[in-house]
Amino acid sequence: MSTAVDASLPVAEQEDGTANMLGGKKVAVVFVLGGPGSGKGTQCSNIVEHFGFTHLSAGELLRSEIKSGSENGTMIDSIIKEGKIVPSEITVKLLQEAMIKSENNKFLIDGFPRNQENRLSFENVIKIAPEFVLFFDCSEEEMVRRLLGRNQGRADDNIETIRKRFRVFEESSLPVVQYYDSKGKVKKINAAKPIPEVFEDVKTIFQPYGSKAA
Ligand SMILES: Nc1ncnc2c1ncn2[C@@H]1O[C@H](COP(=O)(O)OP(=O)(O)O)[C@@H](O)[C@H]1O
Ligand SMILES: Nc1ccn([C@@H]2O[C@H](COP(=O)(O)OP(=O)(O)O)[C@@H](O)[C@H]2O)c(=O)n1
Ligand SMILES: [Mg+2]
Repeated sequence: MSTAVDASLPVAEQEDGTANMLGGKKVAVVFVLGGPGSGKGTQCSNIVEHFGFTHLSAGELLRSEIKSGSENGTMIDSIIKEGKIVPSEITVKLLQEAMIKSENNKFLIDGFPRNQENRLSFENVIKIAPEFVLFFDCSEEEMVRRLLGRNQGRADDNIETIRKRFRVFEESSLPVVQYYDSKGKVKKINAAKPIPEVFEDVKTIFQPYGSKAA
């Protein structure tokens, strides 16, 4: 689906004041973070539909890499089954390729950065500062309920791996949210509400990005 590049896009600048450029185009990136089952993918689909962003789920890109039978696939598969985090150079390369290949310049990067290594790798390799970080806040018991009902046939949606993923989220991912919060970049959403109500709050945040290009 081609979306005209929105040249009037409000785009964050690097700490050194340089604009966010990638593959010769100005890009706007929003990181979408939250625990497993907090509703990141669900809300990203709504944002795509209403605001014309392209949704890049780091997890989906990794699962496609497994399916492709690439040499990294086996390693990625075992890491995902352990609920751990794949080496950043793999994930960042997949994200960079997807953004350059896309005709869009507004990206929702879902489930990334999941640890400090992810964040630093993105900053050093892709050199783009996020507009902001959308953080979906939800209790573990609610997230467990949702994951066990997700029925997407995912190898990591079983209670043992879910518990491991929550530990990784607490130990490695939440500190990334706290890092961005210390820079005033986090927009926190109560994700425990029903899907439409959560999206009402999300819409308010995305208004400045205009509705989907006609
Ligand atoms: N606000 C919500 N209330 C109830 N169920 C939800 C809500 N948001 C998402 N879900 C469901 O919970 C599961 C996990 O949602 P998903 O968007 O895949 O979360 P994440 O990408 O954060 O893991 C899916 O089955 C989805 O339909
Ligand atoms: N930045 C990322 C994102 C996901 N992943 C791996 O992919 C798995 C699934 O990520 P996901 O975002 O699809 O999971 P959900 O939060 O949607 O349940 C994670 O548990 C990690 O094992 C990763 O290693 N690094
Ligand atoms: Mg997801």
